[in-house]
Amino acid sequence: MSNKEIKASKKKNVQVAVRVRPMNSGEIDAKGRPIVKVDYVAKSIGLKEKSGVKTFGPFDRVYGPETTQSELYKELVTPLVKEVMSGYNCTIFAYGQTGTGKTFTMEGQHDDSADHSWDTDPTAGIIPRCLHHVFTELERQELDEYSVRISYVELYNEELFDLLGSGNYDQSRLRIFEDPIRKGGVIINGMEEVPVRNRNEVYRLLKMGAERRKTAATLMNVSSSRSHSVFTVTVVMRENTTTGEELLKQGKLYLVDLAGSENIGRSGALNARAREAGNINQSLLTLGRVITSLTSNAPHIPYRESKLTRILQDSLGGKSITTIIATLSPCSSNFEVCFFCCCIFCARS
Ligand SMILES: Nc1ncnc2c1ncn2[C@@H]1O[C@H](COP(=O)(O)OP(=O)(O)OP(=O)(O)O)[C@@H](O)[C@H]1O
Repeated sequence: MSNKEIKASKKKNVQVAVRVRPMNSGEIDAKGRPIVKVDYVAKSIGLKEKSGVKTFGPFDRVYGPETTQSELYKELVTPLVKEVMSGYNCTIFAYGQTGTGKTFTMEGQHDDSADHSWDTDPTAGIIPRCLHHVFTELERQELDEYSVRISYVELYNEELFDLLGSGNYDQSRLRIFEDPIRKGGVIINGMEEVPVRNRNEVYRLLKMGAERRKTAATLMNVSSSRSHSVFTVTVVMRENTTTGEELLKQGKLYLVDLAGSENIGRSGALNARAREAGNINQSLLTLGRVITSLTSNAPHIPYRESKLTRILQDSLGGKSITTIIATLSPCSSNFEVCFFCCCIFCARS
């Protein structure tokens, strides 16, 4: 493969989608009309300004306020689950300002008192839908043997916590080590990787992790918008080929809900808040640099510059596929749109 071809194939491995959420009542009162417009034909986003409409894109996909959770899943995530079932690693990031719909997109909402179960709930997000999909595929393929494991961690202030750990939140602090066997790999010491046998077990763990994240945020007086969460599904499949050989495949799906991007460039913060904003800056900017380096086929990828990219190192390089869902409110500020277009996604042009 020539350098040009390698570069082209790497570029395809990173795709960017933009999702604009519906306006909420506060925004309608305050602003009157949305300032962000979705152009489905050009796959671009228009930002209304006094001087006219500024256009950003094209992106790989654009989704407007009317897009349902199920439509987004079918179009964007279904192909990735197929890759995972073929033994590849894939990562989905939700990136955007606080309140733009990152958690809604990744986790969704679920009301236990409602008539719906997790898998039929129209508001369920990517994580429960993925797991439902993985189990459906495993059952359909009638494999000789398979296993599914999940882990769920949170990164706050460059400290890693286990959302599926058994002790209290503070005791579930995790440490990252270099893998002595796999060059460039990392080991997260003590992280629970829970084997799950069916959908119901998954939903219980997902709920437990989400509750733990909320409780920890309250205890530490920290909003979830200031931490990153990484939910990982590992699928191992064994099948016997027609020639009698044993085929073992392992695919991993990393689902990442990033800290609110408004922290980038935040100035004037003091003490603890300044450290927190600095760490979020560092991790989001390093993530941008890692993606830029991967898409431009740079000889050095700066994974080691933040814990977020260190723990995602396995999932970002090589043949893996990375999808970034940038979430926007219909009234997002100009700065935000400029930032995400210029700093992270222009890496692909
Ligand atoms: N596509 C959507 N359709 C309907 N409601 C949405 C959508 N996206 C977001 N919302 C609603 O908007 C609000 C904010 O969403 P959410 O909490 O997911 O934002 P966030 O980006 O994760 O914020 P934070 O960074 O503070 O965690 C929630 O009430 C959510 O239900």
